[in-house]
Amino acid sequence: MKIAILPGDGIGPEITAQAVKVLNALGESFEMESAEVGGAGYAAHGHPLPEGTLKLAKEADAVLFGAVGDYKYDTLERALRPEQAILGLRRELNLFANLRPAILYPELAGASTLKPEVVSGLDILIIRELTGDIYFGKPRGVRECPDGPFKGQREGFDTMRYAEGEIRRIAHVAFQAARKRDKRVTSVDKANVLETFQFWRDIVTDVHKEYQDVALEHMYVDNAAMQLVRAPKKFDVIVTGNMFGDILSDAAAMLTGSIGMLPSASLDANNKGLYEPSHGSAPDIAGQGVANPLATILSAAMMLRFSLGLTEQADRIENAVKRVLAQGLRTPDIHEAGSTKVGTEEMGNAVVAALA
Ligand SMILES: NC(=O)C1=CN([C@@H]2O[C@H](COP(=O)(O)OP(=O)(O)OC[C@H]3O[C@@H](n4cnc5c(N)ncnc54)[C@H](O)[C@@H]3O)[C@@H](O)[C@H]2O)C=CC1
Ligand SMILES: CC(C)CC(=O)C(=O)O
Ligand SMILES: [Mg+2]
Repeated sequence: MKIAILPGDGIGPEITAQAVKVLNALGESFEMESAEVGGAGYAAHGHPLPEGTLKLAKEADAVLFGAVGDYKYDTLERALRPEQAILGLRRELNLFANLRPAILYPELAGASTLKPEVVSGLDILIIRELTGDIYFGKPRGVRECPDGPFKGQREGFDTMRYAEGEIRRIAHVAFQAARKRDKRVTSVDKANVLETFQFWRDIVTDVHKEYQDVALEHMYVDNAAMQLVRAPKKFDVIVTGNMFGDILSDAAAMLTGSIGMLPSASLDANNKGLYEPSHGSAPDIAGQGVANPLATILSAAMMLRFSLGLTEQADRIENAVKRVLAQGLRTPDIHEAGSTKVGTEEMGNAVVAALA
């Protein structure tokens, strides 16, 4: 089984190294090959998604991705910015379904900024459509404003759009996932304002006819943001578009104690996938050896489960993470009084040691 390892920028290489260490400790014979991506790809090959990196990602059975982005590249023309690498991979590999499970490990109830009684027992699944919406819609750019009070001035514009088939396939993913859980789906939209999301609501409602054993509710995104911090445990599966899912999943991350705890799987129609933490490259802490590697390690576990069919090995990793948390080991982002503060590498080593 071949795994493409794309560490990227900022904390990407530090956290990916820990996940690779854990994978190597499982006793399987994975073939792993690394390549530059993001700012590292631009620095080495003049492009954030070099041809060789894309080829490797396409050939591999699964991709383990760190993170991309660095403020020093923010003034590059957009096509050359590091973030284009992850957007390009999602598009090129047709990774339309992004699964972000927000689970609160009981030991971290005190690490969340929310009261323990609000978050304890939290287990929700955010399903974010990943290859459509305003992140990919065209036309986009800066042009002369054609009308209105600012006519003649420059204006920035993007295009929000969803094709029926795009909505249908992500809705199927959500209903099928709900069937394996508590059988409840909340579809999050902005149907009261946006044509795109009234259409989204209509199509999700239509797909639901095939899943009458699953309860469906619709919720506007502003309310969903509020409910996520008011009563997050009321959710089971949340399905939403690319941009709303991006924003809501960062908010949900804090319910789990830290964004350093939130893994993700980005899947195509055949469960081939790219696995990455839900956070970015965290340039503010890069190189300090303090980043939490658990979201990346848990993403590697999702890779074993969803793309490589190694369910028992995935369980081993997830159980090892539970053990290190029970041992009281904490990176600074989840540290609280009474726990033992460790760095990125120590945390990775502890997970390896805890593999049963
Ligand atoms: N998939 C990707 O590669 C993503 C890339 N980005 C890029 O990352 C760069 C930084 O973006 P930000 O908005 O600052 O988001 P970010 O997620 O990188 O960081 C936000 C905050 O969370 C902290 N944080 C993130 N991951 C952490 C971890 N594992 N352990 C401890 N603390 C952690 C950071 O230190 C920072 O204070 C930008 O260039 C952005 O475009 C952002 C999100 C996703
Ligand atoms: C480049 C961004 C779209 C990445 C991001 O924020 C995410 O996938 O969560
Ligand atoms: Mg994001």
